[in-house]
Order: sequence, then C-alpha cells, then structure tokens
Amino acid sequence: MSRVFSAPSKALLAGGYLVLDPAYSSFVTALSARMYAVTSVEEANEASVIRVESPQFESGSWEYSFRIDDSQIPLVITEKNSKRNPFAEATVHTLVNYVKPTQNYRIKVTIFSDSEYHTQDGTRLESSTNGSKKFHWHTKPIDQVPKTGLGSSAGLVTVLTTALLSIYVPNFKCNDERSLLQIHNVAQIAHCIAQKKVGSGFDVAAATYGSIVYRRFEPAIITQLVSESHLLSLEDYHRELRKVVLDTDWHFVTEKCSLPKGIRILMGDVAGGSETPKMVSQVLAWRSQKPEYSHEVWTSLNTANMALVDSLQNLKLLSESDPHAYSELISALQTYNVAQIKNLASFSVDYAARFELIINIVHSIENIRHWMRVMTRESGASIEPSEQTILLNNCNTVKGVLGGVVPGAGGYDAICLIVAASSISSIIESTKGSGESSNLDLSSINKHQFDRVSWLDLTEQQDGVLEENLEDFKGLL
Ligand SMILES: Nc1ncnc2c1ncn2[C@@H]1O[C@H](COP(=O)(O)OP(=O)(O)OP(=O)(O)O)[C@@H](O)[C@H]1O
Ligand SMILES: C[C@@](O)(CCOP(=O)(O)O)CC(=O)O
Repeated sequence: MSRVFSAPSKALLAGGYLVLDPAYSSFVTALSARMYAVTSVEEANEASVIRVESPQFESGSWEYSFRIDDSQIPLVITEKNSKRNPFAEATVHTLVNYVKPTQNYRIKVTIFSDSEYHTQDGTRLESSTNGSKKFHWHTKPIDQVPKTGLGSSAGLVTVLTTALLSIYVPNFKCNDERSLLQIHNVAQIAHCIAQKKVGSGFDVAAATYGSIVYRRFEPAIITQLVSESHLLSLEDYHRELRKVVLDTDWHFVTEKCSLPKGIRILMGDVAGGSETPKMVSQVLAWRSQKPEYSHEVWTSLNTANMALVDSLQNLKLLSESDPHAYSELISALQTYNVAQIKNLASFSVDYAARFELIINIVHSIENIRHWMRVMTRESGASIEPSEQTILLNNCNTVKGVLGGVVPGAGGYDAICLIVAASSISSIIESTKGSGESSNLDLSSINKHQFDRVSWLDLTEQQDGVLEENLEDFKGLL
C-alpha cells in the first residue's frame, strides 16, 4: 500500500549559536513549506532495492541495493547515479542497518518539495490531478539549484526516514511518541553522517516535532556511534543503533511552542548569502578566547530569547482565558508601530497593563537584537550586519510590526518579522514601493528602504511529520 508523509521547513527565531551548547534552549518555528515522500512497495526475491526519486530535479534518481542474507559485513549500498546524494544515502544506510530487514522489497520513495525551499528561476509548475498540490520542476540537478535556507536536507532526511519506517515497522503511525522518537533519532544520526559533522540538530528536531523550544542532544552519543561503526559487524552495528535510538537518553528537549492566534511571522528573503560554518567558527573562537565576557553575553542573550518565548506563551494563555480582551488587543496592533507600542506604557497605567504582553514581546526582540549585535561586534562574524540592522529598524516603523530578527545564524540571507496577522497585506503593500493606499500612513516610510527584501509566502505551520492524503499526489507520480 502506498502512503505519503511530510515534514516541515524551519526558522530559528531565537537561539542561533547558543543552541550548539546543550546548556541553552532555542525557539524554532515550523513553516508551511513542506517536504513530502510517497512510498511504493512490492515484495522481491533476490535482493532489496530502494530507489529514491526526486523528479523536480534533473537526474534526481538514486538507487541503493543490499542483500538481507549477508550477515558478515555491514549492508552494502550501491548507487546507480553518477552524482551521489549524501543525505539520501546516509538515510537509507542508517535506516536499513537500524531495521535489519528480514524480507526483500523493491521500494520506491518519491520526494516532492514545496517551492519555497529553492529559488524558482527557470522552473515549470506541475499540478496533481485534483489540483491540491503544485510543485516547481527545475532544469538542474539538486546540488546546483540555490537554496533559501529552510532546511531542505533536514526535511529530506526526516521524511525519508519516516517513509522507510512506515514500510519496515508493522502498523506504523507517524505521530505516536515512540514513532516520533525513532524518526528523530534515526534522522539525526543520518543527517550528521551525511554532513560529516554533529550540528545542533534543531532543523531535524523541527522537521520531526514541528514548532518547539529545543535543547540539543548530547553530541557524544552520535560521535561515538559514528567513530566505531566501521569496526563493527552488521549484527553489532545493528545492535548499537537499536541501543542508541531506543534505549539511550539523548537528553534533548522538545517543548511544543507556537505563535498565538493573530500573530504571524513574515519571512523576507534578502539578496545576499552567508557562510554559516565560517560564522560558527568565528563565534566559537571568540567564545573560547574570551570565556568570561562571552559567558555574560550568552547569559544575557539567553535571557532575552527565553523572555520572547515566555511572552508569546503568556499571550497564548490570554487568548484562551479571555478571548474577547485578546481579540481587542490583537486588532489594536494594526494601528501601532514598534516605537508607538513602546510609548503606550507612558500613556496611562491602564494602557501599560493592557499592552503589557505586547510590550514584553517588543522589548525581548530588541534585547535579542542588542546581544546579537554585541556578538557581531565581538566575534567579527556578520550575524546582524549593519545593512540588516537598518532594514530591521525600517521594518519597525511599519504599523503592525512587533519586531524582527535575523533568523538562524543570521547574516545576509533573510529577516524574520513578528507581526499582527491582520496587518500582513498592509505591511507587504507599504514595503514594496508600489504606491498609495487609502488607510495607510506612509508619509514617514521611504519605500526604497525595503528594496533588498522580498517577502516569502510562508506562514508558521506548527505540525511536525504528518501523514498526507495519497489522492493529493495523483498525476504527479
Ligand atoms: N528535494 C530534494 N530531493 C533530493 N535531495 C534533496 C532535496 N532537498 C535537499 N536534498 C539533499 O540535501 C542537500 C542540501 O543539503 P545542504 O546541507 O547543502 O543544505 P541545507 O543546509 O539543508 O540547506 P537549506 O537550509 O538552505 O535548505 C542536497 O544537495 C541533496 O543532497
Ligand atoms: C548557528 C546555528 O546555531 C544555527 C544555524 O541556523 P541556519 O542554518 O542559519 O538556519 C548552527 C546550528 O545550530 O547548527
């Protein structure tokens, strides 16, 4: 039986760099762009074959085969594509060793990825028969199509792990606790093997669990497994993998956390690009050169990050406890920009109390940015470079904006605003330089200030892995 699964993309709103250290938490939101995997399975006699197809990309087909009766050596994966896909390969290899199949199958997993993961230059659009899914077809191989920073490799590894588990694990449901833990742990191992390094894993965690406050796993768990794997027989590697995936406490934390109703994020793509690994090494080098000062910065930034999480959670509680007051509060936001919100506290005690939760959000975003700029200045890494500072400050002048940050590692890739949902279209309109709008006060906004940013059609969608409807993919397979 064919099944379809999906996993979301991500934006790390708070906790870049800090999340590399298991002592600190981060806040990562899952986004509406998703990666899908459609399975097709038949029984086979001689050998097992797993083909991963990614039809949106030129030469997007990778085939792996292995023999289940070979008990002496780790399973051998043979690829039939001259261009390898390290992420698909590591996922298949890890999963097959984890499961150690007892039956041969011919498996095909077809991958589809939503448009926002990659630039769409020179693409053609294909729709499913019922029109509910539309994907862009590229003319180049996957590794030559520019990415947008949404975590495509984490999406691929997570959804492929889920798809393969659904074939090998009887009665597999993707959303119970045990399945999610298996998906997460296997995907983290495979992602680290493919990347040849152990990262913080926030992207795989968000692809699995959705929007979360995330604290990373203990890296030694994976480094130890990987460093020993080539010395082990199939049987021993399989046993080690089972032990690490199912019986080891990874000490990672994933607490559900999403934006309150009426609040949205607005992601802006900024013409530019950044080298994350270089920035990470600059930041870590500064941290080890100046342990005391950097500890102060880490602590202050962490306080600001957690204040943002707390104020969003408190707002969510208000939306549940007093929906009427909440909706009045949220609808008032479209009439204020950041400076005006901060000013509200000085109007009267009543205003200060009414807008307290919103003022807290605004202040925590400002504090996050302050400490990110200190990190920028001290480490030499362009985390919030001056161009982004100017752009974010300009965004703060637009009504309905509560603030914005450079997500993830920062740099010149993107900005992410937290805004009132009801203001989205007016924010887009007032920043695209297109001209008049009757109900907007644009007098103070020079629209050329926003020339570098193009707003992306993305919203928070808090779910992690999901099972999708096969009907929605008919006509694309
Ligand atoms: N749709 C897809 N089909 C097949 N392989 C994919 C797909 N998307 C991503 N991949 C794999 O992931 C690789 C990209 O991973 P890389 O680590 O370079 O980017 P990333 O850090 O995930 O990037 P970004 O966060 O910008 O999406 C591709 O070269 C390919 O191996
Ligand atoms: C700098 C870092 O903390 C975040 C990188 O985030 P992004 O890839 O820029 O979304 C690195 C990591 O967590 O692996």
